[in-house]
Order: sequence, then structure tokens, then C-alpha cells
Amino acid sequence: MTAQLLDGKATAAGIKAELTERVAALAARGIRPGLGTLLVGDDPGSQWYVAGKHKDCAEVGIASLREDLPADATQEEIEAAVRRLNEDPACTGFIVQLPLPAGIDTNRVLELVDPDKDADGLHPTNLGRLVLRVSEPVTSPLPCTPRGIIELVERHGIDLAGADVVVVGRGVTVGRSIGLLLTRREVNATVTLTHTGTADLAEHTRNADVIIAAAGVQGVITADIVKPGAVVVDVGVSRVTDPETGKSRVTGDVHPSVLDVAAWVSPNPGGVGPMTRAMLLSNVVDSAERAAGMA
Ligand SMILES: Nc1nc(=O)c2c([nH]1)NC[C@@H]1CN(c3ccc(C(=O)N[C@@H](CCC(=O)O)C(=O)O)cc3)C=[N+]21
Repeated sequence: MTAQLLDGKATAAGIKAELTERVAALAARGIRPGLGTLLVGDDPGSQWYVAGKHKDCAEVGIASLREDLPADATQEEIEAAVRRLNEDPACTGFIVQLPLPAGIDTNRVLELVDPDKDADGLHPTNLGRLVLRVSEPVTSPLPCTPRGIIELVERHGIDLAGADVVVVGRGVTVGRSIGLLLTRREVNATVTLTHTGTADLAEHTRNADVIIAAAGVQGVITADIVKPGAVVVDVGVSRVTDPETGKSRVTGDVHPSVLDVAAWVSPNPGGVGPMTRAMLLSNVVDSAERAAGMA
């Protein structure tokens, strides 16, 4: 192994320490940010993620509120819960935990979220603001995983200006939205977005300075398609059963052989996941500061 690790766990801990101070400064002005979560159903994975978000909030001093609905909740009941969070002054930002149960019109639910309370940064209005603002400061919530990836890379001293970045995967939460951040003037990267219709993935990845692997396909990024010295960020989440222990664990898009050729690799778990969580908290604190005229 020659690659150095992009340590998301440690970086997220540093960001949470900064946020704790910013939350204290808000408290001195009588302001307490509050993150709401809307969880529908009893999927163990989703329950675990939501519990993690409440734990993170407690750590930095953000209040947290929960709306939990049963798996058979109707479209109307879910939309009513979104309206309650929109109207609750104690909730300064919230997320609708995805996926929603089959049969629910997810986009209709997400579009109902007040864009100023959109802690995920994925409301169409906020994605639109990001499209429109290339050079000027963004004063709206940013998509958490893309923002977390850029912070993770830059906080390890890696300059993205002028870098050729290949993104693998066109999902909304990462692939489609990260180019909007990477091509902003203060980051200045050049982006190629590849997907399942790409004719020759390896031709693109072999020339990339940075690969952002968000395909959700276990081990698709192998050493032979990575340029020596590249930076490789592993966003994929696949649940696999370990043949030796029989236990379920999370694994990513990046094959372990990449550690022998890349300069930097993000571990998974311990890389992008903790950064995504830290950016959710950042979005909530940012918007509370904006509302207070402090940012
Ligand atoms: N509205 C919404 N917003 C989301 O941000 C959202 C969502 N829905 N639905 C599900 C996905 C998934 N997601 C993760 C967050 C943190 C880790 C994370 O911290 N993982 C740890 C532990 C992984 C493990 O061992 O299970 C790690 O990577 O080290 C993973 C996955 C957010 N999501």
C-alpha cells in the first residue's frame, strides 16, 4: 500500500468542534438551531442513520426534533408532517429520510419542504440557486455529500483548482450535483460525469487526477483503471455478507488494489459517510447564522 488515507472520521470530528463554537456563539444571542428528521417506516438502516443524526446534534448543541410515521402512512399524512416541520419555529432545518416507502410520490414530498429549511440542500430551488451562482457566494443550503467530499479533499491539503475530476455515477444526491460545486470559481476543477451509458469508463478514469466513485457497484474502481498518484474518493455504499464471518458490512466502489497505485484514497466506512453527517449540521448552523445576520 502506498496511498494515504483521506480520514473522514477525524476531519468530521474537527468540523464538529468548529460547529460547537459557532452554536455557542448563536446561543449567546439567544438562538438555538434545531434539526428535524422525518422518518417513515421501520427500515433498520434508515433508523440507524436518523439516530446518528440526533446523536450528532446533541454533540454540537443543536436541538433535534423527530417526526416518525408508520410504514403505511399515506401521502397526505407525510405531507402534513412536512408542513408541521415547515411551520415549527424550533425547527430551523430538517430532512426527509430517504427512501420513502413504495407508492409515495417522493418528489412531491421533497418539493413541499421550505427551501430555507432544506438541510439536505437537495430542494429544486436550492439546486437551481447553485446552477445560477457560479462566482458569487452561495447563500442557500448545499448538497451534503458533495460538500463533504470537497471539504475532505481540501482539508487534506489537496488543491482541486485545474484538476481533472471524473465522477462515476449520475445519482441526484452525489453524481449529478457535485459538478455544480466542483466547477464553481472558488474550486475551479474540470469535471467529467460518467454513468452506465459511458462507452469506455477506463479511458476516462485512467486520465483523471481525481476519481469520485459514486456508482454503488462494489469494487468497480480497480487499480488498472487508476492513474498512479491519483486521488480516489469512495462514495459507494454496498451491503455485503462477509463469507467468513457471515456478518453484514458496508463496502464501497473502490477495490483494495487501488491503495497500491493512488496517492490518496478515502476509506469506506470512515471516509465520506461521517463528512456527509457533518455537512448536514453545517447546513443547519449556516442557515441559523444567516437568519441572525451573522453570515
Ligand atoms: N434525506 C436523506 N439524506 C441523507 O443524507 C441520506 C438519506 N436521506 N438516506 C440514506 C443516505 C445514506 N447516508 C449516509 C450517511 C452517513 C453514513 C455514515 O456515516 N456511515 C459510516 C458508517 C457506515 C457503517 O458501518 O454502516 C461511515 O461511512 O463511516 C452513511 C450513509 C445519508 N443518506
